[in-house]
Amino acid sequence: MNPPAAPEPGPAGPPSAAPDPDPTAALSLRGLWRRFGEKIAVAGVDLDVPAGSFFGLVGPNGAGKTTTLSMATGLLRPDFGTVHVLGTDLWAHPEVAKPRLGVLPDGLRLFDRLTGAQLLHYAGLLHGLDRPTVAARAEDLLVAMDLAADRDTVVVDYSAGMTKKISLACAMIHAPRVLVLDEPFEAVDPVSAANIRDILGRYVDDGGTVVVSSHVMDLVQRMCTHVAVIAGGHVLDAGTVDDVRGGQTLEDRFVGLVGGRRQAGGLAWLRTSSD
Ligand SMILES: Nc1ncnc2c1ncn2[C@@H]1O[C@H](COP(=O)(O)OP(=O)(O)OP(=O)(O)O)[C@@H](O)[C@H]1O
Repeated sequence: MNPPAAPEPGPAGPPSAAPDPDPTAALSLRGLWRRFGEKIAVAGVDLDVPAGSFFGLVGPNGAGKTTTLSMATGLLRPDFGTVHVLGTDLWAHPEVAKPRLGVLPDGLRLFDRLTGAQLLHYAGLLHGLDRPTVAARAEDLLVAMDLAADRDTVVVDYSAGMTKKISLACAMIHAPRVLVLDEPFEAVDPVSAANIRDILGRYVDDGGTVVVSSHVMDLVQRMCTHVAVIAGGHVLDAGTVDDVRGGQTLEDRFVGLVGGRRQAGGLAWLRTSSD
């Protein structure tokens, strides 16, 4: 028997029970929906990211985090739903909304035959900055990311962590008001990660908004003011970190919400020596 067909959204899109978009929010997502063939990756996400918050997006593998962030930043067109960036409809007015965003996408190809310094200059010029401003900011960012010694190395020869750091620098060079970072600490060494956390913390203290997706609950609990737990394309809970974890660790709350822990009884063959 064939599996049941995935529900078809109506012509106006799936209904969203949430109120109108919040014009004060850094990001206000309403009824976001995206399917790939039969797979519904994001099934009606309503989410407000308060301006000035350090917002964590957590969820198991395949939950829909990257798809949600791609739609929220103008990289992937939603099937249904809206995205407002500080009150502006991103998909209706990208020329207003996009310059407010700095984006670290997951897995997007870079112009990796450029050196780190060239890539950063290129990103700054593409954002319309003048050359002296680009030069000064690029220098600051290379130092902040511990990449000054590797500025003239082509990015294709960077390690995974170095590539992550130069991509993060590219996301920041135009001093956006909202930073949306997909897995910013993945593959980054502990010292660089601490430096990046400091930079992001200061950015939020100065009024910026940061959204990060992460699988590291402890990091999100320590670093973020707000969190959303997403699974199966739905938001299961969202709010301040303290409200969401409700006296437990964020990790315990996450496992309680998402489930999926298995007893260690399986894979018996793995414990059997073959010699
Ligand atoms: N381009 C695509 N084509 C087909 N299916 C896709 C595509 N992009 C995502 N998906 C599917 O959509 C679902 C959500 O994927 P997504 O990458 O958004 O999850 P995620 O929460 O970011 O996962 P992870 O934590 O593993 O990075 C998954 O089932 C994935 O296989």
